[in-house]
Amino acid sequence: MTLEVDIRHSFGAFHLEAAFSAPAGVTALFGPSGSGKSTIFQAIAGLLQPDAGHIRLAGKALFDRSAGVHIAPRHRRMGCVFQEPRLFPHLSVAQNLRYGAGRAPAAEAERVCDMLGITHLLSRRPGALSGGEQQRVAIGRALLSQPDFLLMDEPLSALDAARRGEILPWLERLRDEAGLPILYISHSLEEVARLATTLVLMKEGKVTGAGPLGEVLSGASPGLSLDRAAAVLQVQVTGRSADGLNKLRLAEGTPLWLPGAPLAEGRQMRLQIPARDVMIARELPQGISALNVLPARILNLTPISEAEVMVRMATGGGVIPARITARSAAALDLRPGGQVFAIVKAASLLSGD
Ligand SMILES: Nc1ncnc2c1ncn2[C@@H]1O[C@H](COP(=O)(O)OP(=O)(O)OP(=O)(O)O)[C@@H](O)[C@H]1O
Repeated sequence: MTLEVDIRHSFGAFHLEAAFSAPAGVTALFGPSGSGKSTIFQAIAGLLQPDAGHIRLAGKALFDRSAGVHIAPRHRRMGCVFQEPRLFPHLSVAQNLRYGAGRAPAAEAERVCDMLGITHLLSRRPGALSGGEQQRVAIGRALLSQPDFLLMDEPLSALDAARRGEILPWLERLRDEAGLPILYISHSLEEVARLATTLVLMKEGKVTGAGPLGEVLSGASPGLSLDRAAAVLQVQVTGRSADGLNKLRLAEGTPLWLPGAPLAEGRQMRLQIPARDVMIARELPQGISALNVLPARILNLTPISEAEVMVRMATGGGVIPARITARSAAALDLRPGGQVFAIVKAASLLSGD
Protein backbone atom coordinates (compact mmCIF):
# COMPACT_ATOMS: atom_id res chain seq x y z
CA MET A 1 0.00 0.00 0.00
CA THR A 2 1.47 3.37 -1.05
CA LEU A 3 0.32 6.88 -0.25
CA GLU A 4 0.91 9.27 -3.15
CA VAL A 5 0.91 12.99 -2.51
CA ASP A 6 0.99 15.64 -5.24
CA ILE A 7 -0.42 18.91 -3.97
CA ARG A 8 -0.13 22.67 -4.26
CA HIS A 9 -1.47 25.17 -1.77
CA SER A 10 -0.93 28.84 -0.93
CA PHE A 11 -1.35 30.82 2.27
CA GLY A 12 -0.65 34.43 1.21
CA ALA A 13 3.02 34.54 0.31
CA PHE A 14 3.66 30.92 1.32
CA HIS A 15 3.43 28.46 -1.55
CA LEU A 16 3.49 24.73 -0.93
CA GLU A 17 4.33 22.42 -3.79
CA ALA A 18 4.89 18.86 -2.69
CA ALA A 19 5.00 15.58 -4.59
CA PHE A 20 6.27 12.32 -3.09
CA SER A 21 5.31 8.70 -2.45
CA ALA A 22 5.12 7.07 0.96
CA PRO A 23 5.36 3.26 0.65
CA ALA A 24 4.90 0.84 3.57
CA GLY A 25 7.40 1.74 6.30
CA VAL A 26 8.17 5.11 7.81
CA THR A 27 8.27 8.13 5.51
CA ALA A 28 9.77 11.02 7.45
CA LEU A 29 8.90 14.60 6.54
CA PHE A 30 11.90 16.60 7.65
CA GLY A 31 12.49 20.32 7.34
CA PRO A 32 12.76 23.55 9.30
CA SER A 33 9.86 25.27 10.98
CA GLY A 34 7.52 26.81 8.43
CA SER A 35 8.62 24.55 5.55
CA GLY A 36 5.12 23.14 5.11
CA LYS A 37 5.15 19.80 6.95
CA SER A 38 1.98 20.43 8.97
CA THR A 39 0.19 21.71 5.92
CA ILE A 40 0.91 18.40 4.16
CA PHE A 41 -0.18 16.51 7.28
CA GLN A 42 -3.48 18.40 7.38
CA ALA A 43 -4.09 17.81 3.69
CA ILE A 44 -3.54 14.06 4.07
CA ALA A 45 -5.73 13.97 7.17
CA GLY A 46 -8.47 15.72 5.19
CA LEU A 47 -8.50 18.82 7.42
CA LEU A 48 -7.39 21.06 4.58
CA GLN A 49 -8.36 20.94 0.92
CA PRO A 50 -5.31 21.96 -1.14
CA ASP A 51 -5.74 24.42 -4.00
CA ALA A 52 -4.69 21.78 -6.53
CA GLY A 53 -3.47 18.23 -6.90
CA HIS A 54 -4.36 14.84 -5.50
CA ILE A 55 -3.69 12.43 -2.64
CA ARG A 56 -4.10 8.73 -3.35
CA LEU A 57 -3.87 5.62 -1.25
CA ALA A 58 -3.22 2.39 -3.14
CA GLY A 59 -4.34 4.20 -6.29
CA LYS A 60 -7.68 5.35 -4.81
CA ALA A 61 -8.24 9.11 -4.46
CA LEU A 62 -8.65 10.52 -0.96
CA PHE A 63 -8.52 13.94 -2.55
CA ASP A 64 -8.52 15.08 -6.14
CA ARG A 65 -9.13 18.74 -6.84
CA SER A 66 -9.82 18.39 -10.56
CA ALA A 67 -12.14 15.38 -10.10
CA GLY A 68 -13.90 17.06 -7.15
CA VAL A 69 -13.05 14.24 -4.72
CA HIS A 70 -12.66 14.98 -1.02
CA ILE A 71 -13.13 12.00 1.30
CA ALA A 72 -14.15 13.21 4.79
CA PRO A 73 -11.47 12.68 7.49
CA ARG A 74 -13.55 10.09 9.37
CA HIS A 75 -13.78 7.97 6.21
CA ARG A 76 -10.06 8.02 5.38
CA ARG A 77 -9.22 4.97 7.50
CA MET A 78 -6.21 6.66 9.07
CA GLY A 79 -4.72 6.56 12.52
CA CYS A 80 -3.26 9.76 13.98
CA VAL A 81 -0.70 10.14 16.75
CA PHE A 82 0.25 13.59 18.03
CA GLN A 83 2.84 15.10 20.39
CA GLU A 84 0.46 14.62 23.31
CA PRO A 85 -1.06 11.14 23.77
CA ARG A 86 -4.61 12.58 24.17
CA LEU A 87 -5.87 9.60 26.20
CA PHE A 88 -9.05 9.75 28.28
CA PRO A 89 -7.78 10.16 31.86
CA HIS A 90 -10.88 8.60 33.50
CA LEU A 91 -10.69 5.40 31.43
CA SER A 92 -8.30 2.48 31.90
CA VAL A 93 -5.74 1.64 29.22
CA ALA A 94 -7.98 -1.25 28.09
CA GLN A 95 -10.98 1.10 27.79
CA ASN A 96 -8.91 3.70 25.94
CA LEU A 97 -7.82 1.01 23.51
CA ARG A 98 -11.36 -0.26 23.09
CA TYR A 99 -12.47 3.26 22.29
CA GLY A 100 -10.28 3.18 19.19
CA ALA A 101 -10.85 -0.48 18.44
CA GLY A 102 -14.23 -0.37 16.72
CA ARG A 103 -14.75 -3.84 15.36
CA ALA A 104 -11.15 -5.01 15.67
CA PRO A 105 -11.14 -8.70 16.70
CA ALA A 106 -9.79 -9.56 20.16
CA ALA A 107 -6.84 -11.38 18.59
CA GLU A 108 -5.85 -8.16 16.84
CA ALA A 109 -5.96 -6.25 20.14
CA GLU A 110 -3.73 -8.90 21.68
CA ARG A 111 -1.27 -8.70 18.81
CA VAL A 112 -1.06 -4.89 18.97
CA CYS A 113 -0.64 -4.88 22.78
CA ASP A 114 2.09 -7.46 22.43
CA MET A 115 3.86 -5.56 19.65
CA LEU A 116 3.85 -2.34 21.72
CA GLY A 117 4.59 -4.02 25.06
CA ILE A 118 1.51 -2.61 26.82
CA THR A 119 -0.31 -5.81 27.86
CA HIS A 120 0.78 -5.44 31.49
CA LEU A 121 -0.63 -1.89 31.61
CA LEU A 122 -4.21 -2.67 30.57
CA SER A 123 -5.88 -2.13 33.95
CA ARG A 124 -4.07 1.13 34.77
CA ARG A 125 -5.29 4.67 34.16
CA PRO A 126 -3.17 6.97 31.95
CA GLY A 127 -2.14 9.02 35.01
CA ALA A 128 -0.26 5.98 36.33
CA LEU A 129 1.83 5.58 33.16
CA SER A 130 5.08 7.21 32.08
CA GLY A 131 4.98 9.57 29.10
CA GLY A 132 6.51 6.90 26.89
CA GLU A 133 3.97 4.29 28.01
CA GLN A 134 1.11 6.72 27.37
CA GLN A 135 2.41 7.36 23.89
CA ARG A 136 2.61 3.61 23.22
CA VAL A 137 -1.03 3.30 24.28
CA ALA A 138 -1.91 6.19 21.95
CA ILE A 139 -0.17 4.36 19.10
CA GLY A 140 -2.02 1.16 20.05
CA ARG A 141 -5.34 3.01 19.98
CA ALA A 142 -4.54 4.42 16.54
CA LEU A 143 -3.57 0.95 15.26
CA LEU A 144 -6.70 -0.70 16.64
CA SER A 145 -8.90 1.53 14.53
CA GLN A 146 -7.49 -0.72 11.77
CA PRO A 147 -6.19 2.13 9.67
CA ASP A 148 -4.85 1.89 6.14
CA PHE A 149 -2.12 4.39 7.07
CA LEU A 150 -0.75 6.22 10.09
CA LEU A 151 0.03 9.90 10.52
CA MET A 152 2.46 10.76 13.29
CA ASP A 153 3.13 14.41 14.08
CA GLU A 154 6.27 14.70 16.23
CA PRO A 155 5.15 11.83 18.48
CA LEU A 156 8.33 11.95 20.57
CA SER A 157 8.94 15.66 20.85
CA ALA A 158 7.11 16.06 24.18
CA LEU A 159 9.21 13.31 25.78
CA ASP A 160 12.60 13.63 27.45
CA ALA A 161 15.62 11.80 26.04
CA ALA A 162 15.15 8.79 28.33
CA ARG A 163 11.50 8.33 27.34
CA ARG A 164 12.33 8.80 23.67
CA GLY A 165 14.92 6.05 24.01
CA GLU A 166 12.28 3.88 25.63
CA ILE A 167 9.73 4.28 22.84
CA LEU A 168 11.98 4.25 19.75
CA PRO A 169 12.43 0.45 19.70
CA TRP A 170 8.64 0.06 19.68
CA LEU A 171 8.36 2.44 16.74
CA GLU A 172 11.02 0.41 14.93
CA ARG A 173 8.96 -2.69 15.56
CA LEU A 174 5.84 -0.97 14.29
CA ARG A 175 7.71 0.06 11.14
CA ASP A 176 8.90 -3.50 10.53
CA GLU A 177 5.73 -5.38 11.47
CA ALA A 178 2.67 -3.25 10.77
CA GLY A 179 3.09 -3.16 6.98
CA LEU A 180 1.42 0.26 6.73
CA PRO A 181 2.58 3.55 5.27
CA ILE A 182 3.49 5.71 8.27
CA LEU A 183 3.98 9.41 7.62
CA TYR A 184 6.19 10.77 10.35
CA ILE A 185 6.90 14.46 10.95
CA SER A 186 10.05 15.17 12.89
CA HIS A 187 12.49 17.95 13.68
CA SER A 188 15.14 15.48 14.80
CA LEU A 189 17.47 14.14 12.16
CA GLU A 190 18.74 11.56 14.63
CA GLU A 191 15.22 10.20 15.04
CA VAL A 192 14.73 10.25 11.28
CA ALA A 193 18.02 8.43 10.60
CA ARG A 194 17.01 5.78 13.07
CA LEU A 195 13.40 5.27 12.02
CA ALA A 196 12.75 6.31 8.46
CA THR A 197 12.77 4.06 5.43
CA THR A 198 11.87 6.93 3.10
CA LEU A 199 12.94 10.54 3.63
CA VAL A 200 11.25 13.65 2.26
CA LEU A 201 13.23 16.86 2.78
CA MET A 202 11.23 20.08 2.83
CA LYS A 203 12.42 23.65 2.49
CA GLU A 204 10.27 26.76 2.04
CA GLY A 205 7.27 24.79 0.81
CA LYS A 206 9.23 22.67 -1.68
CA VAL A 207 10.44 19.08 -1.65
CA THR A 208 14.21 19.32 -2.02
CA GLY A 209 14.93 15.60 -1.86
CA ALA A 210 12.84 12.44 -1.60
CA GLY A 211 13.60 8.74 -1.74
CA PRO A 212 15.05 5.85 0.26
CA LEU A 213 16.65 7.18 3.46
CA GLY A 214 20.22 6.12 2.65
CA GLU A 215 20.11 7.76 -0.76
CA VAL A 216 18.67 11.08 0.41
CA LEU A 217 20.85 11.33 3.51
CA SER A 218 24.02 10.59 1.56
CA GLY A 219 23.38 13.30 -1.02
CA ALA A 220 24.31 16.92 -1.26
CA SER A 221 20.68 18.03 -1.19
CA PRO A 222 19.78 21.70 -0.75
CA GLY A 223 17.42 20.64 2.06
CA LEU A 224 20.16 19.05 4.12
CA SER A 225 22.99 20.99 5.69
CA LEU A 226 26.33 19.61 4.58
CA ASP A 227 27.32 18.73 8.10
CA ARG A 228 24.46 16.29 8.19
CA ALA A 229 25.17 14.26 5.08
CA ALA A 230 25.83 10.73 6.26
CA ALA A 231 25.69 7.06 5.38
CA VAL A 232 23.08 4.98 7.17
CA LEU A 233 23.95 1.31 6.78
CA GLN A 234 22.28 -1.83 8.03
CA VAL A 235 24.69 -3.98 10.04
CA GLN A 236 24.52 -7.15 12.06
CA VAL A 237 26.44 -7.80 15.27
CA THR A 238 28.58 -10.90 14.72
CA GLY A 239 30.82 -10.97 17.79
CA ARG A 240 33.18 -9.14 20.09
CA SER A 241 36.95 -9.04 20.20
CA ALA A 242 39.06 -9.70 23.29
CA ASP A 243 40.21 -6.06 23.20
CA GLY A 244 36.70 -4.63 23.56
CA LEU A 245 35.44 -4.01 20.03
CA ASN A 246 32.09 -5.05 18.66
CA LYS A 247 32.32 -6.88 15.36
CA LEU A 248 29.65 -5.84 12.89
CA ARG A 249 28.95 -7.08 9.40
CA LEU A 250 27.67 -5.08 6.47
CA ALA A 251 25.09 -6.63 4.14
CA GLU A 252 27.70 -7.96 1.72
CA GLY A 253 29.92 -9.36 4.44
CA THR A 254 32.60 -6.71 5.07
CA PRO A 255 33.47 -6.67 8.79
CA LEU A 256 33.49 -3.42 10.78
CA TRP A 257 34.88 -2.87 14.28
CA LEU A 258 33.39 -0.40 16.73
CA PRO A 259 34.19 0.37 20.36
CA GLY A 260 31.34 0.49 22.88
CA ALA A 261 29.33 -1.61 25.31
CA PRO A 262 28.96 -5.28 24.31
CA LEU A 263 26.09 -5.94 21.92
CA ALA A 264 24.06 -9.11 21.58
CA GLU A 265 25.26 -11.30 18.75
CA GLY A 266 22.84 -11.46 15.83
CA ARG A 267 21.32 -8.06 16.56
CA GLN A 268 20.38 -5.94 13.51
CA MET A 269 21.30 -2.29 13.81
CA ARG A 270 21.70 0.90 11.84
CA LEU A 271 25.10 2.48 11.65
CA GLN A 272 25.53 6.18 10.89
CA ILE A 273 28.74 7.47 9.33
CA PRO A 274 28.98 11.25 8.86
CA ALA A 275 30.41 12.26 5.47
CA ARG A 276 33.02 14.43 7.17
CA ASP A 277 34.39 11.33 8.95
CA VAL A 278 35.19 9.42 5.77
CA MET A 279 38.47 9.58 3.84
CA ILE A 280 39.26 8.03 0.48
CA ALA A 281 42.29 6.07 -0.69
CA ARG A 282 43.06 4.72 -4.15
CA GLU A 283 45.11 1.81 -2.77
CA LEU A 284 44.47 -0.35 0.26
CA PRO A 285 46.16 1.79 2.92
CA GLN A 286 48.87 0.34 5.15
CA GLY A 287 50.01 1.59 8.52
CA ILE A 288 47.02 3.75 9.45
CA SER A 289 45.12 3.85 12.72
CA ALA A 290 41.62 3.64 11.20
CA LEU A 291 40.26 0.11 11.59
CA ASN A 292 37.47 0.27 9.10
CA VAL A 293 38.45 0.32 5.46
CA LEU A 294 35.74 -0.59 2.97
CA PRO A 295 36.20 -1.38 -0.71
CA ALA A 296 33.92 0.97 -2.67
CA ARG A 297 33.05 2.20 -6.15
CA ILE A 298 32.58 5.89 -6.86
CA LEU A 299 29.04 6.78 -7.92
CA ASN A 300 29.38 10.53 -8.40
CA LEU A 301 31.13 13.70 -7.31
CA THR A 302 29.14 16.82 -6.43
CA PRO A 303 30.89 20.16 -5.87
CA ILE A 304 29.68 21.66 -2.58
CA SER A 305 31.83 24.78 -2.62
CA GLU A 306 34.84 26.09 -4.47
CA ALA A 307 37.08 24.01 -2.20
CA GLU A 308 35.02 20.90 -1.36
CA VAL A 309 33.27 18.02 -3.08
CA MET A 310 30.91 15.31 -1.89
CA VAL A 311 31.97 11.91 -3.21
CA ARG A 312 29.27 9.25 -3.06
CA MET A 313 30.50 5.67 -3.09
CA ALA A 314 28.69 2.33 -3.32
CA THR A 315 29.68 -0.41 -0.92
CA GLY A 316 27.90 -3.71 -0.64
CA GLY A 317 26.03 -2.33 2.37
CA GLY A 318 24.78 0.92 0.84
CA VAL A 319 25.92 4.38 -0.20
CA ILE A 320 28.71 6.12 1.73
CA PRO A 321 29.36 9.82 1.18
CA ALA A 322 32.71 11.46 1.87
CA ARG A 323 33.21 15.20 2.13
CA ILE A 324 36.71 15.95 0.90
CA THR A 325 38.60 18.86 -0.62
CA ALA A 326 38.48 19.45 -4.35
CA ARG A 327 42.28 19.43 -4.23
CA SER A 328 42.31 15.85 -2.87
CA ALA A 329 39.70 14.73 -5.39
CA ALA A 330 41.87 16.10 -8.21
CA ALA A 331 45.11 14.69 -6.77
CA LEU A 332 43.54 11.22 -6.49
CA ASP A 333 41.94 11.61 -9.93
CA LEU A 334 38.58 10.45 -8.56
CA ARG A 335 35.99 9.66 -11.22
CA PRO A 336 32.62 7.88 -11.33
CA GLY A 337 33.14 4.13 -11.64
CA GLY A 338 36.59 4.23 -10.01
CA GLN A 339 37.45 1.58 -7.41
CA VAL A 340 38.62 3.08 -4.11
CA PHE A 341 38.70 2.42 -0.37
CA ALA A 342 36.50 4.35 2.05
CA ILE A 343 38.28 4.88 5.36
CA VAL A 344 35.81 5.34 8.17
CA LYS A 345 37.20 7.48 11.00
CA ALA A 346 34.08 7.54 13.17
CA ALA A 347 30.67 5.91 13.20
CA SER A 348 27.81 5.56 15.64
CA LEU A 349 25.15 2.94 16.11
CA LEU A 350 21.60 4.18 15.86
CA SER A 351 19.30 1.33 16.65
CA GLY A 352 18.65 -2.30 17.24
CA ASP A 353 15.79 -4.75 17.56
N1 LIG B 1 -4.12 28.42 8.38
C1 LIG B 1 -3.10 29.14 7.95
N2 LIG B 1 -3.27 30.40 7.51
C2 LIG B 1 -2.24 31.14 7.04
N3 LIG B 1 -0.98 30.71 6.97
C3 LIG B 1 -0.73 29.46 7.39
C4 LIG B 1 -1.76 28.61 7.91
N4 LIG B 1 -1.20 27.42 8.24
C5 LIG B 1 0.11 27.53 7.97
N5 LIG B 1 0.40 28.74 7.46
C6 LIG B 1 1.74 29.19 7.00
O1 LIG B 1 2.25 28.23 6.10
C7 LIG B 1 3.65 28.06 6.28
C8 LIG B 1 3.95 26.58 6.54
O2 LIG B 1 3.44 26.20 7.80
P1 LIG B 1 3.49 24.70 8.34
O3 LIG B 1 2.79 24.71 9.66
O4 LIG B 1 2.97 23.79 7.30
O5 LIG B 1 5.06 24.47 8.51
P2 LIG B 1 5.82 23.33 9.34
O6 LIG B 1 6.95 22.89 8.47
O7 LIG B 1 4.86 22.29 9.78
O8 LIG B 1 6.37 24.14 10.59
P3 LIG B 1 6.58 23.63 12.12
O9 LIG B 1 7.71 22.66 12.07
O10 LIG B 1 6.91 24.90 12.84
O11 LIG B 1 5.28 23.03 12.58
C9 LIG B 1 4.03 28.98 7.41
O12 LIG B 1 4.57 30.15 6.86
C10 LIG B 1 2.74 29.25 8.13
O13 LIG B 1 2.76 30.50 8.76
